[in-house]
Amino acid sequence: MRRFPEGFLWGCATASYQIEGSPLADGASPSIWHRFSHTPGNVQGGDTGDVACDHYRRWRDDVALMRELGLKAYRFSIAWPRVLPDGTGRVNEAGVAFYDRLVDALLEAGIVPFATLYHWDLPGALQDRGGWANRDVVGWFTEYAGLMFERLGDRVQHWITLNEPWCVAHLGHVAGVHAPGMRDLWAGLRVAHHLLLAHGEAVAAFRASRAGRGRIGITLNLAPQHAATSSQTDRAATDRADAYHNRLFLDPLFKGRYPAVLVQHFGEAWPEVTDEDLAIIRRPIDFLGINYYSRSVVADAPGEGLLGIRHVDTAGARTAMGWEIYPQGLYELLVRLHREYGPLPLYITENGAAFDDRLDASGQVDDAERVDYLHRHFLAARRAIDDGVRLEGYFVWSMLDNFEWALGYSKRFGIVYVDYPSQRRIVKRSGRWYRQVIEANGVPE
Ligand SMILES: CO[C@H](O)c1c[n+]2c([nH]1)[C@H](O)[C@@H](O)[C@H](O)[C@H]2CO
Repeated sequence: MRRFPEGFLWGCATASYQIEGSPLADGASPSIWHRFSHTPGNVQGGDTGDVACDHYRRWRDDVALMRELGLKAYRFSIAWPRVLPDGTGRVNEAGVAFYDRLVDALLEAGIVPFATLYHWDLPGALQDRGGWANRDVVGWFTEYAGLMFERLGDRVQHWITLNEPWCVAHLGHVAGVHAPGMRDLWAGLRVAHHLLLAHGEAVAAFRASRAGRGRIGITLNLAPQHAATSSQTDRAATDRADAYHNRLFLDPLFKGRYPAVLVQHFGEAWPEVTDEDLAIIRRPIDFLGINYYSRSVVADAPGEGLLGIRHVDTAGARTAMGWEIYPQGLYELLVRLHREYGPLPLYITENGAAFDDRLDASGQVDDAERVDYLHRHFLAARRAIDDGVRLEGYFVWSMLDNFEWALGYSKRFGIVYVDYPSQRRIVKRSGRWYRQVIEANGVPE
């Protein structure tokens, strides 16, 4: 049995737009994902978050389920449009009350709440004013963050400013496959910078707030980039990929500068960055959240795409998302972060897998593949701890099957199956297995 440190926080993660449903209930306003999913052609099957897992109404039963699973912690996100329908100014008390009740129920169940301020559901009213591409968003986000610190900071001790700024900037503003569906490199690079500025100002607001006794961090999606061959051109291509996918956020946050290779590569598209901006961005944080799913293998491809690279297929087994199952990449990433950007406390704020889960004749889900996936990744994390990494918690993505963005409900990541027509929750084999891991605080070798 490989035991984890005493007090290791085993949890699950979700996000507001992916599980709550009721997007316009009790005074909430439309988010950019409400608009995006209701725009035909954007989401597979025309799916939307209108119902999702109906968590906005079933939250009490879902917290009871978390307790049954033995979770030590639960990472959720707050829907900005519920609490500030116009994005700024007028507070919607009914929206705040939902998160008040949720936090109280979690504490009552002995579950540590981790609150993510932004998991992609920007108020549509702010998109109408330019959204993340408008530098004014820094003040809007700081106002929103300050309100949540004020209202929940007496009970929530762990705060994540942003979930995956890379996805917000690239998928939402360069590739256009996520809300708000823009395809504009100039905008995307400014969005990345404004996200980091907003993060930095929220950190200052946190330190000054009643929540300040707690911990604040940010969650980044990070993936090791491996060169397809040892050729100089493939190594240079891999450096560009690593800079864009990983260092674009890591370097300003922890080293106070953007990767020179990107500034050079993007040339005139690169935004104006001042020393004052960099000082705001690199304000010290208390932990780094890491969302890990797989690695990339990179080859030079002159003139192809944004970076002149292409991703090379590998022989390894894959999940239903087509992502290579590569647990050693988690070990490699954790050790790199510790050595190059640390040493600071780390949490795996997302790791998990989609597989083609089906109910069997007895109405159960025997997701042995997910058990194996998690087992191998837990062991990789444990190896990193052996090497000195200050890993303090692990949040499996996800507790429930849920709305998988542009793929709608076609992908199931949960350790609990959601039968959407009936909204029944059915704990999968992986959920029962995870409960044993948490109880033992460890996994078999
Ligand atoms: C390469 O995967 C990304 O890091 C990533 C994967 N995921 C995410 N980011 C998001 O944070 C979640 O909302 C997704 O539901 C989840 C599963 O797709």
